[in-house]
Order: sequence, then structure tokens, then C-alpha cells
Amino acid sequence: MPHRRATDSTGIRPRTGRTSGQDARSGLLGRLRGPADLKTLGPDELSALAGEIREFLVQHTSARGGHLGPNLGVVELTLALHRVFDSPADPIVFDTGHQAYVHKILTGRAAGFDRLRTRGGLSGYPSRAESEHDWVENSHASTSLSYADGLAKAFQVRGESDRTVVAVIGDGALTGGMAWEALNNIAAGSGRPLVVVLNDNGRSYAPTIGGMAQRMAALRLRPGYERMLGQVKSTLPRAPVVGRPLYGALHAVKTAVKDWLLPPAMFSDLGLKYLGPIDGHDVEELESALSRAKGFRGPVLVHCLTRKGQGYPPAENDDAEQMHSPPAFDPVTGRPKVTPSTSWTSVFSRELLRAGAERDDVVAVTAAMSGPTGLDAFAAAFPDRFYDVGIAEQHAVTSAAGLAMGGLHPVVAVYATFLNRAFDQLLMDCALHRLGVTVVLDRAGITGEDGPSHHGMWDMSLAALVPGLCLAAPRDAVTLSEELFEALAVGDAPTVLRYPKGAVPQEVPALRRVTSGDGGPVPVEGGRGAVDVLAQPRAGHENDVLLVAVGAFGGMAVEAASRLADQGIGVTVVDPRWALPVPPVLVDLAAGHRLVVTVEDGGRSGGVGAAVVDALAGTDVPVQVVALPQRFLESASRAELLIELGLTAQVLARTVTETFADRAGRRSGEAATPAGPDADPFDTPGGLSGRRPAGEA
Ligand SMILES: Cc1ncc(C[n+]2csc(CCOP(=O)(O)OP(=O)(O)O)c2C)c(N)n1
Ligand SMILES: CC(=O)[C@@H](O)[C@H](O)COP(=O)(O)O
Ligand SMILES: [Mg+2]
Repeated sequence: MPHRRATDSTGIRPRTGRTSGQDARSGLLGRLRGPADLKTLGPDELSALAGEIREFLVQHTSARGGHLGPNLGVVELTLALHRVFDSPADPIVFDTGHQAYVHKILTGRAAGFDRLRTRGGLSGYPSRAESEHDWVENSHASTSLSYADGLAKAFQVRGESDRTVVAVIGDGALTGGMAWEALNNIAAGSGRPLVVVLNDNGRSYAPTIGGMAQRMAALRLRPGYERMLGQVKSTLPRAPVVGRPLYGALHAVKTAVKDWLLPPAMFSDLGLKYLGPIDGHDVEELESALSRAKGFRGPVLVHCLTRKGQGYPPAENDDAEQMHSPPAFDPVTGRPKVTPSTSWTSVFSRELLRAGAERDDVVAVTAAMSGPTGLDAFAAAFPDRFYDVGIAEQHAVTSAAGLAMGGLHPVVAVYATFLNRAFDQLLMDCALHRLGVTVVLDRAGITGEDGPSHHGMWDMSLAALVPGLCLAAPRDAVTLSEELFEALAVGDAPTVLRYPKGAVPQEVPALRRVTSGDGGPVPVEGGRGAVDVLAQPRAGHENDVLLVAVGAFGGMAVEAASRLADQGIGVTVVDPRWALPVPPVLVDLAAGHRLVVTVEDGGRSGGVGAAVVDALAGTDVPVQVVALPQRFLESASRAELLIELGLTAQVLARTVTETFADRAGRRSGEAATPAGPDADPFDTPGGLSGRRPAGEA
């Protein structure tokens, strides 16, 4: 349904120059202390406020990036929500939470946007520490309806029948299976006041896929629907003219006419009352529908048609993603402020395209993120071998198992943190059946400003649990290409590749590739099992330290080795390439060393370091594991967090120096670090976090 473009009434006139919290204190925004202040505003003030909010959003996301498109699309919706419901008594749960900036502005946090998504600043997602109005911090999609179902049941048990739970879920998030598990339960909760607000802008990043999305798109495009709706609406006098009661009655007539014309079978067949579709940019219409929904005192779905990027032409006209989550950009043109350097994602995209051209059994699967994971080029070149399954990682992995059973080699590209969703599918649907499915994990390790539920720090611990699964962590573009093609050569086990967010580092060349140890040649299948030596010590120090650098930390380890050589400590740096399971040749290489140190961009519990400790348990070689602490890491830039956690060449060198001096002679086979999963590896002597080595700034 083509929306009245807000630019007609609230067109954004972005100001150039520095943004400042000052604009949070000017105009209507400046008078806003909290949701209660909204209830006194009239239609014209609301329209003006919507315009101010849009301008505010553009100014503040342009500084450091952020979820501009989604938030521009929910300005009127969020205004109406806070005018109809009484947050926080009535919980408003935002699915994924990336579209909660307006909610934050309306709940007294506008001034904090100067430091949006910065270390210690305003989170880009709801934050319970920030406000009583915030409920869910997890940014993984499709969870809101389950939270809402639980909250509604809790209020029922506690006899708090005057409270209404509201869940705001996008059409994309609604493609997640968990959402339908929840809807099935919500629909049965007749006595529980729960309003599901479907924020339907027709897109995740790209247009939302699937039969449901097609059905809902039809609601917008149905011939005559818009005209009919317009005619019915135009006969409908505005509330101030006839008074709310009559307006409400006439509105009910209009809705009944629509329902009759467009019975929303999807939801009503579930037993869920359905209101809509509503113009998601008409505050008056939204308030009327939401008020009716609130009055229903049971489960009801309000279907709001919105537009991602509404009111800001660069976002409206961004056909790819409608500025879903742009990096810092020029507020006037919408163009990125910085031209991105070659990213891991772009290298993967290029190499997968090459694989697709060489092999017609290679197919690609995305969970609604073809752009961010680098599948767009493959999709354009091989549209019949590309599948977007929606925000449905579980389905993505098991349908890939089906693709493999059918004789193809699927490549499933997801962000590392979202693989958590599909662990059982990887374990039981892929590995148990010994299927050649390749999962490529972008944003592995510390990601940055998206905070704790986005850091990709769990994948190696999960992968290590899966019998038969092989995980590779490329250290640069060359090894990404090698290891991708090695993965595609594996037809009898799942393979995983993982690399971090951002720019791919300079090539880290190998001095040599070791495929066998003292015990004679080690079976190296298609590259798996071979280990790259990246640096080796001067004569006479060959057995001092073996530094096992996983993936993108290869370059840092080589630099640390150089620092250590200056201190007379000999370090052999190796990249295990296929890091899980631990290559046998690595065990051979470790033998005889006075100390083994592992360093990885992943959680310490059950990661590569833990696996190396296990592999060397029977030897007399002490092992120091350097990894991410097993806790939820804050939101900050990747660079800030790496420095804060001591994952730099300088601190790594100091750690090795301390450990070497202090522990290299310890009793046989004992891990140099207490390997308890909750022990913070950085608190060991010479540890990294909390206590910095002497002389560290
Ligand atoms: C489990 C999971 N997979 C993928 C993502 C990445 N992601 C963030 S927002 C988004 C699109 C959400 O679309 P929708 O729910 O329609 O919200 P909109 O952005 O359109 O407001 C995706 C795929 C995620 N947050 N969680
Ligand atoms: C909310 C969400 O999950 C995504 O939009 C994510 O924020 C994008 O992350 P990148 O910016 O790293 O692609
Ligand atoms: Mg959407």
C-alpha cells in the first residue's frame, strides 16, 4: 500500500555540521520528559514531533551509523503506542530491538543519542540498565512474542488483569519459527490481554520472503483496496468533528468492511483476532486501532503497514536495504562518510562466486541477510541456486542438509552469533548424517557496537562439540579462499569457516606448511590437517614457545613473536588453519616445547585453546590459553574491546614473557591456566584483563 510520503508533511531538512544533544532540547522534543507528555499533544503537534524525531534520527545515526531505516519506519507507530498504552506497567517488547530508538527518545533518553552505540553510551538496543521502559536486550530476532506470552501468563497468575502486554514484531522477524510457536500459544490465551503489533514494512534487509510475506504484500497491492480504503476513509469524519465515540463507531464500520473484503485468514484461522491492515504512519488511525485492541482484553494482532526509511529520501530510495544499518553517512546525501576497504565479506563473496562458476552443485542459503553476508553476487549470477529462507537459521541449516542429501553442496552464510539458533540442526541434522554442508560465519569473534548478543564468540565452543565437524579460521584473503575450496571438497561432514567483521588484513604469508610431524605423514585431506608456520625462532631457541594463532590473530601473533625475540624468547607461530578438531600435526609440533600458548577470537570455554589443552593432556607441555572471557562482552568498537581485553601484540608478548618465565617449567601436562569454564583466563598470572602487565598504560 503506497503510503502518504511523510516528506510531504514531515520532510527532513537535515542540518549539516556537528550533531549535538542540543537538538534534543529544542522544539517539541526539548519539552518531552517522558511518555506522559505525549498524551497532551494534538494532531498537529504530533505531526510536528514526528518530523523532529525523523530529523533527530538522521542527525544522530549519521555520526557513527545505526539502524536508521527501521526507526524512521516506526515513528508514528511508537508515538501511538506510548499514547495508548502505559509503559512500563504495560510492557512494550520490541522484537530484535533495533527499531527502539524512537522508544528511547520518547522515554527520556534523547540527550543520550550523542553517544549512541559507543562504549558506556546509549545502547543501540533496549537496555534494562538504561530504563524501566526496556524489557528485552537480546537482539536475536523472533523472540518478542514468546517473551510477551510469558509476561501475559505471569500477569494472569499474579492477578494483574489491568496490564496489557504489547509486542512489536517486524514482518521479517515473523518469518522466524519461534514467532509461530509463540503465536500458537498466544492465540489460545483468550483471557490474557496481549497485543501483537505487526510492523509490516515488507522488508528484512531485502524484501521479506515466503508465502506469508506474499500474502501480506497482496493486502497492500490488492486492486481497488487503496481506492476503496480511501473512499471509506474519506467518508469518515475526523474525530474532532464528530467526537470520539461516533468516530470509533464509524471506524469500526470501516474496519468491518475491510475485514469482509480482505479476510486475514492467516491469523484468524489461528484463533487470533486481527485488526488491520492499518496505515502505520497515521497516528490517529493507529491510536484508534490500538485502543480497540487494548479494550479487547485478550490476544489480538494489529497489522500495521509501514515503510522502512519513511521520510528520508536517501533511505526510501535505497532499494537494497533502505538504510537498514548504515555506517556513518552524510546526512544530506545519505552516502557513507568512509569508503570501506576490502572486507572479509567481499573476499568471501568473490570466492563463492568463483566456486559457483566452477561447480554447479554449489548452492547458497541465506537467512534474510544476503547483502550483509556477501551472497548478493552469487544470487545474481545463479538465481536458481540461491535460497533466502527468511530469518530462519534453523530451517536454513536443515534445509541445507536436505540439499546435501539431494546431491548438492550447500553453503549457508550467517553471522556467527546467529548460528547459536541452529546448533541442534548442525549437530543432528547435518553431522549425524555425515552431510557435506558448509556454514560460513561472518562477524565471528568480537563484532563491536551491536553488543553482547552480537559478539560471535560462541561458535568455536559449539563446533568443538560436534563429532565429525571441521572448523577453519582463515587468517587472510588467501587462506579464506584456500579453506573455502577445501570445505567444498568435503562431502561427508559439515564444515565451518569463520572470520570477523570488517577489513580483511594484509596477507600473512606462511614460511612453510607442515603436513606431518615426527610420527610420519599425517593424513591431510584436501588441506585439512596441514598447519602453517608463520614465524620461527633463531637457532638455539627452537623449543621455547609454540604460539598457536587462530584465524585473524595470525598477524598479531607474528608481531608478538618479533617482540619476544628481542627479549631472547624463541617463538614458533603456527596457524592451525583447520583448527577443530585439533590437527594431529599440531600435537607433534608442540612436543618438546617449553610452553604452548593459544590465542583466539572466541570464548575460552570449549574453544580451540581448550581443545589444545585436551590434546596435549598426555604430554608434559604446559598450555596457556588466551581467549575471550566467558562472559557477555559490552558494546564498544571491535578495536576498543580488543585493546581492553589485551588482545594486542604488545600485551600478548608481555603475557607470554610472564608465563614463560613463571610457568614453562611447571609439572608435566598441566594446563598453565585453570581451565575451568568460568575461570577468567585473563586473571591468571600475566593475565590480560583486569590486571595489566607492569608498564602497561
Ligand atoms: C536470529 C537473527 N537473525 C538475523 C538477525 C539480523 N537482523 C537484524 S534486523 C533484521 C531484519 C528484521 O526485519 P524485520 O523484523 O522486518 O524488522 P525491520 O528491520 O523491517 O523493522 C535481521 C535479519 C537477527 N537480529 N536475529
Ligand atoms: C539488528 C541486527 O542484527 C543487524 O541489523 C545487525 O545490527 C547488523 O550488523 P552489521 O552492521 O555488523 O551488519
Ligand atoms: Mg520489516
